[in-house]
Amino acid sequence: MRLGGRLQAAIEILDDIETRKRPASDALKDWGLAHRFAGAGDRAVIGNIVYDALRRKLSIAWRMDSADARDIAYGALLSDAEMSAEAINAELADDKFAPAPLDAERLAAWESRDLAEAPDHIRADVPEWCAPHLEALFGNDWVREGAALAARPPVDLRVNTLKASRAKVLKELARAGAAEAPLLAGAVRIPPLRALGRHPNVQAEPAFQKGWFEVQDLGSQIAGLVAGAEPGQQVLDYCAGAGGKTLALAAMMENRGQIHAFDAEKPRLAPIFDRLKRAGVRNTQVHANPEDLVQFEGQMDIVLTDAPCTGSGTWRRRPDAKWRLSPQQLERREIEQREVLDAAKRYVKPGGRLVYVTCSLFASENNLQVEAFLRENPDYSEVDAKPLWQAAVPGAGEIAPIFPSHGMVLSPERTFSDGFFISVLKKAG
Ligand SMILES: C[S@@+](CC[C@H](N)C(=O)[O-])C[C@H]1O[C@@H](n2cnc3c(N)ncnc32)[C@H](O)[C@@H]1O
Repeated sequence: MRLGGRLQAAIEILDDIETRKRPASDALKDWGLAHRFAGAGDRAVIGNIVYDALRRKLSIAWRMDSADARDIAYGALLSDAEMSAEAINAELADDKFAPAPLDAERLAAWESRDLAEAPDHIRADVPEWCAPHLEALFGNDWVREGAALAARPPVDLRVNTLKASRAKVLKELARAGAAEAPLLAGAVRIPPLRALGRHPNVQAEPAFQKGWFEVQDLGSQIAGLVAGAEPGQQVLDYCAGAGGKTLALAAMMENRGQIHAFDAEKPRLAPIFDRLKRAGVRNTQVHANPEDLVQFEGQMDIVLTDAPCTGSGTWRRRPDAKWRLSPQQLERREIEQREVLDAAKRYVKPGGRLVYVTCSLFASENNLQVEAFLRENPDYSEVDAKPLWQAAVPGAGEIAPIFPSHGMVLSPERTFSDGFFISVLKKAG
């Protein structure tokens, strides 16, 4: 396929996402199934245009003076894909599969409008109702932080120290553009895509099959480190899901002690078994039945609650979720978070730690949840977040998260990662 056909496909998929309010990954998958002639290169470029357009939907629409899917897709080519209007027109000129050309009026708007004059939530590319939430956390920096959540993300890898070193992984993935990640000695980063490039499929690499690394955002790796699991401890990963943090904890514990990985939704645990095997983890038991956990009440050195959340810190990677999120969903997540904290606390031993993590940047899911928990549970106290950060990320230098009450907040602007909130609470001994 040439650019014209790919662009037309991206426009149809954007329309599908908008009208049926469905996840981008589903819409892309369905398009791929219905167009089997399209190769991997076609699908990658179409996916790039769709994701770029979704990340910057509001700012592109404002500059184009149009919210039409076609104009947004053209805007994505003009911005993240780094193409000039002349280059786009030249590529599309004799392509019978291309959409109608970029309208002269739209192009004039694009070239004359200065985004600096747009309303704040448009510059930040976030739904207007989310603005107060981000402002509450970031103050005057909130627009910059929102815009950073609309940029292309890198691919981060966590080196599995049970099997490999960073040097080994870097050597193996040199051709994929892998480099040292910032902040963490055990992390590797493949920088964000440029133009219409394509990320290598690192999971097809022999080094991945051998369990040398996992795909995991830097922020998620830091959350695991801040949890502070040590060899020999008893740890409950209460919202283990597919096990991203379980694997990180197992490596920190050098396969010694015991991890219990639980999730209330059994299907979410499905990938964990293969991942544990590939990573060479031997100290983890997986539990789908809450009754299994009764025996662990009051026994755990650490209980990690990587709670269900809006995912507002991961909008770089799932920009469609940004536009689907509603205040009602936020309320539901807050209720679930209270339930998770309330249930998880009973497994912490006296003197043990309850670690609360979200990939959200909304105070109501983060420090306000912890504040309410501490009010209702006077046997818990907050562990000062600054020394926790310094211990987990000793080479950070001037780079630091935000320290709101009761924890730390990572963000693309502050810590070059997805957005995360991490809070560590100690139970009286
Ligand atoms: C953010 S995800 C976990 C991601 C995982 N820890 C990782 O690092 O890959 C949150 C998980 O919490 C689970 N969950 C939701 N409500 C729960 C509850 N009441 N008890 C336990 N797990 C719950 C969800 O099924 C989901 O898998």
